[in-house]
Amino acid sequence: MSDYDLIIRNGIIVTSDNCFKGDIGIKEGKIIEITAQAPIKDKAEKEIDAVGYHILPGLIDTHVHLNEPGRTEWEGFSTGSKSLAAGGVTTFFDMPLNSNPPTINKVGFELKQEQAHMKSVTDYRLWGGLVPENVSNLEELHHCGVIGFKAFMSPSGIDEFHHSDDVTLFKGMNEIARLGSILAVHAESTVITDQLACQKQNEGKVSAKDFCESRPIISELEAVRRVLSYAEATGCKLHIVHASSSKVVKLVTEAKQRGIDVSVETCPHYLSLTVEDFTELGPIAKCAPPLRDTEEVEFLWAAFANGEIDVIGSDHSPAPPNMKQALNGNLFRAWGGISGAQSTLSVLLEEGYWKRNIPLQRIVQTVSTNPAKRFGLFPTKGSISVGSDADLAIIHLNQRFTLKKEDLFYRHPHSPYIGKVFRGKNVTTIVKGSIVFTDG
Ligand SMILES: NC(=O)NC(NC(N)=O)C(=O)[O-]
Ligand SMILES: [Zn+2]
Ligand SMILES: [Zn+2]
Repeated sequence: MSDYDLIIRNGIIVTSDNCFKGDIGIKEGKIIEITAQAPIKDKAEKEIDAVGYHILPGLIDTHVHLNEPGRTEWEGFSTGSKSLAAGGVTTFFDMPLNSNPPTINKVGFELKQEQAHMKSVTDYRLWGGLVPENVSNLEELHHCGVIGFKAFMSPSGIDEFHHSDDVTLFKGMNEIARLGSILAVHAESTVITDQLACQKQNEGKVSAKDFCESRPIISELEAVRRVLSYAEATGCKLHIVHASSSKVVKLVTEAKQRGIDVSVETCPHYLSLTVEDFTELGPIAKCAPPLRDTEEVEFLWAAFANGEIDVIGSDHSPAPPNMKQALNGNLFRAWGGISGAQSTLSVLLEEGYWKRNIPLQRIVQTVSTNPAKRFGLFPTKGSISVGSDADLAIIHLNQRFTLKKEDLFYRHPHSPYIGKVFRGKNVTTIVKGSIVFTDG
């Protein structure tokens, strides 16, 4: 009997602060040995020859909407998790909406947990929601084991998940601080976006550009400033999701310097697509906050390079194709949400590593180590070290490929990235020592 279930040999092991050639020995789902100088002497049942491949800690996608139960025709744990696995993700955090019921109390949590447990091919955690109706349910959700809470400051697009008015936000944050948990916030100002959207549509201005102009950066800045003040007043840990602009990131950096416990996420689409792409691609590239211009994309990369962006989440928010259409060319009336579950690493490698010289370690920090640290999973997750879960993504850094519709594992295989050429492909994904994806 071998001491190992699996040995991965001669790969280039990339962690948040290191890069070296070595072997990884795995037993019962855990990493039990890492050697850099000499090979592991023992043999295992199963061995992977990783010469020429890079081995990353599996990605932790902090932001996906898999919509089960209740909107399984949009997505589901089976298709969604397979697609994440194909992209090198080994753990995802599912948002409390657009499932129905949403995860806003114990009953909703348990219904979702049951489905996720049965169907997910990767590890996962569930977000709980904060809505005006459920401040008194936050404690039971916390005891269910939610990874944190999520609130919207502007309408979510889903009837059963109301956005939080300021009083709800403040009360909820007091409670979340008491529980020692964390609040993730979709921060756009309802006042600003509602007024501008009304104005635009009344004037018949309904193009992609008009939609983007109806949700300007200032509306994110206003909401972020407000919720930062509440974090300061309540002591609640805060996480700003899907910042579309480096100006939002700067606000967070300044708040950190003042001692506020806050982190910030952005998404691959804000680092790779622009208003012009949205105009060309149509509703497939519609999201909120919306895509920005080329200059903003570059500023966001500068913030990424600096280490000011804590976390990358895909914000995979899928919908059936008929909802990703603009009736009469009205872009205000298509579903807002980009399907990107499978493309996070591809975008970061192509646009970051290859085009902008971003070190692999920085990428590993934002997709794996920082999320694990921020949400209390480190070092079990987010690291390649003895004792940590054997959650790994084996990638072929030089492999060039064109993304095709047939490559996508999620339910409705549309994506703004179809037809794009990427360098760097995830070829094998391992979750707790089991291979859950191999290319081909
Ligand atoms: N209900 C949603 O899934 N909304 C999502 N939609 C986007 N981002 O366009 C989100 O994260 O806000
Ligand atoms: Zn959002
Ligand atoms: Zn989202």
